[in-house]
Amino acid sequence: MLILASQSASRQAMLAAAGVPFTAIPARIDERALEAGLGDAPAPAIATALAEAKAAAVAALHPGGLVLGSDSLVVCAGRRFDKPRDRAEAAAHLAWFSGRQLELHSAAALVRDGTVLWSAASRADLAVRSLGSGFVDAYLDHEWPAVAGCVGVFRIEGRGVQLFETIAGDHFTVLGMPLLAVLGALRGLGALPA
Ligand SMILES: Nc1nc2c(ncn2[C@@H]2O[C@H](COP(=O)(O)OP(=O)(O)OP(=O)(O)O)[C@@H](O)[C@H]2O)c(=O)[nH]1
Repeated sequence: MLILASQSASRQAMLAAAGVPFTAIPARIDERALEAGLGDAPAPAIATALAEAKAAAVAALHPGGLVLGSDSLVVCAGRRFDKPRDRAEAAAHLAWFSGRQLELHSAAALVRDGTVLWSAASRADLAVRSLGSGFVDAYLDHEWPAVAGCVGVFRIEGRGVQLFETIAGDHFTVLGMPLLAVLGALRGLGALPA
């Protein structure tokens, strides 16, 4: 059975809805330390490295297991963003995003016994409308702390959709994992019926 190295409800829901049997085992890694070590690497490379590290960390504890790791990050006007640590930071993220373009990079990797069998990254582009300060407060009154676990401070399937003028890219990438590519890789490895 596939192991999903993730505590992300969104990633677990995607796999469950797709009918992929899996067990979720969170990866215990220091994402921020890993990210810091990657410096100014391009966002897709950072997301891919984090996805591989999460999968490898869980694969090391489950010899022979096929482990899927995933990571998402946001780039906006030259700054990289991870999940907000508190409501004030969430408000600061939204203030920076207002009126700007968000790049949402989601990556995934499959690892078995220390070998990265496959990895890929995808990108979605989201145009954030100019957000009134009254809107941000009311939005966070509803969405905090639910969005504490969401890079970009939004759940697109919820009120997060109110942040955007346009969205270009794969829906699953926005939710946090390039699911279509993951399914193709699982079929290629014989882990899903072709
Ligand atoms: N529900 C929802 N979650 C989102 C959305 N956009 C991003 N996310 C989540 O934001 C989180 C990005 O943070 P990561 O550090 O990649 O992952 P995580 O939540 O720490 O979970 P791990 O996989 O255990 O690392 C993921 O859980 C994504 O699923 C969205 O529109 N809706």
